[in-house]
Amino acid sequence: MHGDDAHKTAEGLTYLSGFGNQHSSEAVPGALPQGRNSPQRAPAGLYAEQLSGTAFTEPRAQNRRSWLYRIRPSAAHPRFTRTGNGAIRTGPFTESVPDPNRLRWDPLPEPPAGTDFLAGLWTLGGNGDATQRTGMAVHLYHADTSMTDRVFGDADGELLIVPERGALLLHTEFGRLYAGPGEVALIPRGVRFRVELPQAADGRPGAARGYVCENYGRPFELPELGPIGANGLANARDFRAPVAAFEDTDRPVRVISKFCGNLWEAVYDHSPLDVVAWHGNHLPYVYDLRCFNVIGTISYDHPDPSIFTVLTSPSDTPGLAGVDFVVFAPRWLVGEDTFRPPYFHRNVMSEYMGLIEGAYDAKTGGGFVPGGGSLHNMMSAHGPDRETFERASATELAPQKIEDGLAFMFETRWPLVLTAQAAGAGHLQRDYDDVWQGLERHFRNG
Ligand SMILES: O=C(O)Cc1cc(O)ccc1O
Ligand SMILES: [Fe+2]
Repeated sequence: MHGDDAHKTAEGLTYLSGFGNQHSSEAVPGALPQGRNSPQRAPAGLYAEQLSGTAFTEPRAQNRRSWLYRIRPSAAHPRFTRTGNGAIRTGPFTESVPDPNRLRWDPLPEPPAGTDFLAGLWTLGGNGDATQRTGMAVHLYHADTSMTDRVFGDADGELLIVPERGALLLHTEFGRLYAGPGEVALIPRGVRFRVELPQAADGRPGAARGYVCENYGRPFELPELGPIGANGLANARDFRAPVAAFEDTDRPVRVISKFCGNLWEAVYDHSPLDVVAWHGNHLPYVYDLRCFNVIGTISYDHPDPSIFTVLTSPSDTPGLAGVDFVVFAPRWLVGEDTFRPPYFHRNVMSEYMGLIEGAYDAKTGGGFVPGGGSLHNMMSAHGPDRETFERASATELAPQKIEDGLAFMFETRWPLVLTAQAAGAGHLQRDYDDVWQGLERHFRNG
């Protein structure tokens, strides 16, 4: 049972609509206690448990917590022991020196057969310190296998998952979410989940590839709208939370927890995805980037991309984000007497960019491809490549629709430091600087 705002999608999943809401859901009628969180005996013989995403005392506007009513309490587990970290790394990042160069990568190579989402997570770099709950990491993933009887939870931060190829069916403690390319999924800190790869049309398990922003800092929230008004950018109602769905399995399940940079594993005698009812606001979501309400100039000049912010993780300094998630979605360009693509710039923030589909309007010459990525660290000089500059400087300025691209940016206040595997990767493009070669001198002095 759930509220009137629940709706069903093409994948047959039911969702609750709205970001930051106090949602509630029960997979079995009557399983959710009414009027209190901790009745002496919870309904249906369930255990009551609180999961907090912020300190108890954080301001109401930021406070996140949920109450879970489950078959067994999370506490019923054996000892965790260290397991291999695979290609996952965590801040503080010390494997390389911060690099002021412009960097770009091709997509990850295909994964070895039998790679699931967790095994296929590969860290590119990051900043901050997970133990201090500051900073972020950029990961890529590639997978060809579902996680079965294997569940993951990240104590170090929330995970913003950006599929680029193939859909993910996320079985979370709160229920199921489906996220295909063009959609993003947000898994809050500590929430356990496993990733299934839905079958492709030919009946084979789909291959999946994409990006992950692991945010060690304050949970992502919607940006303020200021003079934009009460509506626009990512509208809260387009975020979808799951309805309760539980696994009632009494066979061994490997539960892997990322804690202060290391993976720890315990074999449970049941599935920890056994939550029958819940309520609260520390919740996973899925959001379709095609719902983004794009705002731009209707007069002149190229506005700063902060107007494309989907979600922001504020830091202690107002207006200075630990990390912003920014999307470059299809939109009209109409600026008069304007160089319309991204301008040349040096930014105090550091920018990791990825491409979900099509092309990006700052790069004409190939090289920035779906599944690949670029890093322009603090103050590195970048912007349109030579071909883009020449074309956009000469083109006739009729209204133009950018339709064939979906790019995004993780923009952070701290420089990103690469992992050794990213700094030495075979898929790192050694010739990226060349895209800015041949920009002619046009200066006329008088
Ligand atoms: O570098 C980039 O392509 C991202 C970006 C886009 C834009 O429109 C303005 C500034 C900026 O950093
Ligand atoms: Fe930039």
